[in-house]
Amino acid sequence: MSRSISTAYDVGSSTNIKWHEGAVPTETKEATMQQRGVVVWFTGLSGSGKSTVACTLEHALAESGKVTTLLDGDNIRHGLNSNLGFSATDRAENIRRIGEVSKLFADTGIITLVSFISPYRRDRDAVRARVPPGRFVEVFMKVPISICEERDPKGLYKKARAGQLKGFTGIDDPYEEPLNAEVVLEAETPDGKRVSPQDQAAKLLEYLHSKGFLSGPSK
Ligand SMILES: Nc1ncnc2c1ncn2[C@@H]1O[C@H](COP(=O)(O)OS(=O)(=O)O)[C@@H](OP(=O)(O)O)[C@H]1O
Ligand SMILES: Nc1ncnc2c1ncn2[C@@H]1O[C@H](COP(=O)(O)OP(=O)(O)O)[C@@H](O)[C@H]1O
Repeated sequence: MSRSISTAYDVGSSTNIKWHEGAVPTETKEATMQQRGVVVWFTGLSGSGKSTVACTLEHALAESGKVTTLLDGDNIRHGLNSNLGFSATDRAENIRRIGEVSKLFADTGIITLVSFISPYRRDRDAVRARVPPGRFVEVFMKVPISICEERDPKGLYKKARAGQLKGFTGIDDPYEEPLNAEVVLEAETPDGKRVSPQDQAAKLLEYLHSKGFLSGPSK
């Protein structure tokens, strides 16, 4: 029986340390919760709907008795990552740390929803590589910047356009679209109808169901 869904590890600059296997295997926890640990990674521009859809999905999962957690960029930057800014180096460290945290949650069998702009492909792919195969679900919020800017709930695009906020993603800082996201959520249908956050969350719920994350491990 597998002891843990995590096998790869990196000791970085630490020395004289040893990995201890958890006493209770991931599968036991998953059987108790009747679900499977997964990292559902939302990426997209500010205003693309990451937090809204992640939150809607989390409520839907809770209603069906699933154990979840939601890690959101704005919130995490108030605490764990409050020492990081928005340079490429700081964004990479932001994503690396939160990737590690999300891996720990998924390793406990928890459905882990992660909502960060995560603009660099390399940083997202590095998290994917740390999570066991099939347990990383990249969700690309494929929303044109024109719609994000029209929404602008925090007024940040306005500030960035006015030159009061430098290095804003999509304006004067890069966003690298995923090439092979497991799920792509668009704001409009091909015939121009707006898609609600509820519909977007429902699509994701269906995906998680189809991949077996909403039932316990097979015996
Ligand atoms: N320069 C710049 N660029 C992009 N975003 C900025 C910036 N400064 C502040 N903000 C606010 O920070 C939120 C994004 O934080 P993240 O941790 O998700 O960013 S990243 O993944 O490290 O790129 C983002 O929140 P969301 O709108 O929820 O995406 C913004 O509110
Ligand atoms: N599918 C949608 N249709 C219409 N408006 C949406 C949709 N998803 C999110 N929004 C709205 O867009 C704004 C930005 O959403 P938010 O979830 O904060 O984006 P992000 O976390 O990517 O910055 C919010 O005002 C939210 O209500």
